[in-house]
Amino acid sequence: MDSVAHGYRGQHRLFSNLTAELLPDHVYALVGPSGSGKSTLLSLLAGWYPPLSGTIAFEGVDRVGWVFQNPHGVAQRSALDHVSLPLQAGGARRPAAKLRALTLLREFGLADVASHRFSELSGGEAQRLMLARGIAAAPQLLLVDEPTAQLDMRTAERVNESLQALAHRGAIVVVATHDQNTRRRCTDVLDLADYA
Ligand SMILES: Nc1ncnc2c1ncn2[C@@H]1O[C@H](COP(=O)(O)OP(=O)(O)OP(=O)(O)O)[C@@H](O)[C@H]1O
Repeated sequence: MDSVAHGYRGQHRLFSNLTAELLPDHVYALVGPSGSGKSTLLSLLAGWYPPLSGTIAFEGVDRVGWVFQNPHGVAQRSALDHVSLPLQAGGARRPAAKLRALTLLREFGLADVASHRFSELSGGEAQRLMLARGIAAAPQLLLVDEPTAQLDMRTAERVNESLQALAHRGAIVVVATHDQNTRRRCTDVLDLADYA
């Protein structure tokens, strides 16, 4: 990111002069007060729209994944399918994909609801499922918005560990968060208050 600035039409700039290099094997905590533009910056990194000024360039990143606050799943499909399908899309055979998916679901405390339909999951379960799916897709860049907001401490800790594990496999992970524990678990902090 080089001299990136953004703001919405008719509003002041949310942030400007944002220059940073994001590296594989790192988990970045994207922090800043409510409304400072964390979700906006994630959208820019996802390539959904260009920044008002400055440039965002990627090297060696073909697969970008994102897990945003409102979980969108397929109502009739099982939790297990949501995680095993991206694994199969990545080349795994069905039985292997299911086994790996089950392991991921267990990591996220979702083993008991593996066969439940997406429409039957609670808000917190659906959010964790989207994270498990995001990780299963093995993106090189994963963008996550408030992953631990609705979770108890133990589950939040598991989520943080899974994000670290993905980074250790060579991914760049960016996590917008207000959670101090999550922030402490990240390798780096990007504070939008520094670019207001
Ligand atoms: N599509 C949009 N059009 C116009 N204004 C927007 C749009 N999206 C966000 N905003 C405004 O931009 C500001 C930053 O929003 P954003 O969601 O990026 O902040 P945030 O730091 O993620 O906030 P929070 O911590 O509360 O989730 C807010 O004032 C918001 O109302």
